[in-house]
Amino acid sequence: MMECYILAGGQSRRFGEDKTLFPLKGKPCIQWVVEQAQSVCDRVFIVAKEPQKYSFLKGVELLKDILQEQFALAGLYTALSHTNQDKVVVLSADMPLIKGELISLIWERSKDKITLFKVKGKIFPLFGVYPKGVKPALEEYLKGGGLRAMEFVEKVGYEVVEDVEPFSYAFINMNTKEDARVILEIL
Ligand SMILES: Nc1nc2c(ncn2[C@@H]2O[C@H](COP(=O)(O)OP(=O)(O)OP(=O)(O)O)[C@@H](O)[C@H]2O)c(=O)[nH]1
Repeated sequence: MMECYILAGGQSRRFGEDKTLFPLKGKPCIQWVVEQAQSVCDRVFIVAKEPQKYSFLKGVELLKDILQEQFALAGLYTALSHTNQDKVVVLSADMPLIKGELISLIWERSKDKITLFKVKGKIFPLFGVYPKGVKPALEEYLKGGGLRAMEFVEKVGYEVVEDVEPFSYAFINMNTKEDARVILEIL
């Protein structure tokens, strides 16, 4: 069973308004991500602080974050607490160019470690496969005051998938309005 958890509980401070709902060619950003996830995953969950905001999305299951604090690892914590599977796909809601083929690729390549994409030297900690077994390490990291996804995966260890052609364009996080402009040129 391939479960995908889409993280959508952030503050969009750099974007200035809720980026997950920002319309791109007539569709909210998160819907682009959901449709790609649905093309290859058995179950798709939206993990958010206010899940009811996403009730317009069809065929997804809405989950409320367990933790109050707002940072992406809080979403990962909800995902790993919810699942009964050995591993899950985790996806950021702000990557509207993502492709189902990439989700399938990283799923097939993943074994028992965190598996992430490395594109042009950069690791993407919020698009990957996370084993349920890393939950205790995540709890310990959060208890110690840790907040950063990249720092967490560095601590625990991860495998990388690097052969992303022809989809290297798909790895843009929409953090700013300028990112949205670039994304709109590609979509
Ligand atoms: N479920 C969940 N997702 C989160 C949380 N914080 C961030 N995310 C999501 O994680 C992804 C990457 O986070 P950021 O780029 O930091 O997003 P953000 O916090 O909305 O944006 P900034 O305020 O500009 O940093 C986005 O899809 C966010 O919606 C959280 O507390 N819970």
